Amino acid sequence: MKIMDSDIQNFVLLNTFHTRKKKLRIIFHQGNLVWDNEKPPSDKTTVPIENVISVQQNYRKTHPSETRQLNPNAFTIHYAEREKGPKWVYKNLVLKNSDPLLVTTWVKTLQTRLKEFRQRPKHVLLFVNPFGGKRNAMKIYEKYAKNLFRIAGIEVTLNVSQRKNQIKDFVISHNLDSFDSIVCVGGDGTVSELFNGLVLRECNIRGVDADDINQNLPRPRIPIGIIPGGSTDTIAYCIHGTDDTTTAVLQIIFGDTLGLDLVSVYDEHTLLSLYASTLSYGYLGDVAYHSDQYRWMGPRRYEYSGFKKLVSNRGYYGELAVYSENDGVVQDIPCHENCDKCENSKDLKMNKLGCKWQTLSGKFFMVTGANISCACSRSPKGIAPFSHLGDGMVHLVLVKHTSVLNNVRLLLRLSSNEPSIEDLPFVETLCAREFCFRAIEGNSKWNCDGEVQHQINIRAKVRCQLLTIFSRGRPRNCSVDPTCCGF
Ligand SMILES: Nc1ncnc2c1ncn2[C@@H]1O[C@H](COP(=O)(O)OP(=O)(O)OP(=O)(O)O)[C@@H](O)[C@H]1O
Repeated sequence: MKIMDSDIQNFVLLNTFHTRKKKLRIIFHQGNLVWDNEKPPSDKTTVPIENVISVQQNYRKTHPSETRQLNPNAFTIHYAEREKGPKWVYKNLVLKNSDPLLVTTWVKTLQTRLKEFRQRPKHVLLFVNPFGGKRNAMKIYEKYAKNLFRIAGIEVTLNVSQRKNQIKDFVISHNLDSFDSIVCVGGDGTVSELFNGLVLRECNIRGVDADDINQNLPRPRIPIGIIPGGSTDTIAYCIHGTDDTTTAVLQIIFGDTLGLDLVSVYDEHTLLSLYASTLSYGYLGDVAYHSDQYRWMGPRRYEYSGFKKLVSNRGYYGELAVYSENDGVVQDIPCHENCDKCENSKDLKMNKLGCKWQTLSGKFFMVTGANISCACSRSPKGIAPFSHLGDGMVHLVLVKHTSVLNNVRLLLRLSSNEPSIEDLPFVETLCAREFCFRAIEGNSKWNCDGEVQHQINIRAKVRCQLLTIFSRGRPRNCSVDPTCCGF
């Protein structure tokens, strides 16, 4: 007899097991595991099969010198649950029954269902940057990721970076055929090394001239996972809605992906870099440049340099050309999981959008091209709260040169939960698919995903959903209390 998909969906398992503390009736039906809770508030726990990490038969307790033996009467369901807001937690449920056949039926049925998630990673190349953040990326991996990857049955090949740009060089030049995913533990600079390398690698393979702004850049075939281990971890935060490490690890294990825009930045002749979060000139450029000398301070260096640059309140004359449709007007729609705007942007044809160039100039405190909201634990809304992960646009946030007091207002807004900075009279935000900047007077540097970019006159172009990232996205209505002042 042929078994149809609908038969599998409607298949019901309903049995009583013993847990560590009590008897428990558990049902598996239509892709959901449901069991009675031990404690209120709710009387039932429901776990969709897509939140199950693995199902494993238990081992008998033996002396370490003896060979391990399977316990035919017990198995464990390893699963994840979303807590309040964006955070996910790992949980497990040990179930025992005196009938070994019943245990085998449950284990086999659930394992068969899990095999249907073919997108889940099996062979991961994992880079650790021991230099970023609090210099504890290796500890983060050991403490939060290693065991969960083992439970999920993921084989990990570890590579600890020895120098700046080693991750980038590695992915450009090595054969990656034996890996189905790449993960990094580090901050935004580490993620940036990884995707810059991956895109250049793909250009080399397909014979695309990456320096030509008019070329379509090819999408790397391999998805990437980001485990935050840097100072600000903006990219990880914007993707998952939190910089919680376990959440990031679980998103990789689930294997669901979303498309992230990248922005390619050029001087007159060459591709300088691709970025995923911000390209910022003026205040944030100066902070990136200055704070790098105080790396020994760890994340505190941003507060120290930020304060110094804030009171010095320099202004920078510059000229911008902005390429966009609808005069670059920003729509107040935030980006969430299953975002319609990002979904509908995947196959947009640029030539059908009716984009036009507009120019503007002035004296700025800061000019920022935000590819994502740039939210982080210090700035829960970010500089561009309505910038999307995959809509093919950057939000250009132009902060005019004004008084120190106004700069303080700006930073206080950025570091609080509400309201956003957009209604401040000296702030203007525009959507753009491409933009050019030319300095007129008072040169600064660019801060490109936290790294200093010395070339001042640049052209930038958004590449819609060029990168595939492991994440189910940020949940709706998640707000987090800021940990400290904005910068
Ligand atoms: N072994 C290494 N030694 C020195 N630098 C490294 C090494 N590996 C990577 N790097 C570089 O370290 C820099 C900082 O890393 P990263 O951006 O991950 O941390 P961070 O700056 O503390 O975090 P964030 O960017 O989130 O604020 C990056 O420029 C990266 O290229």
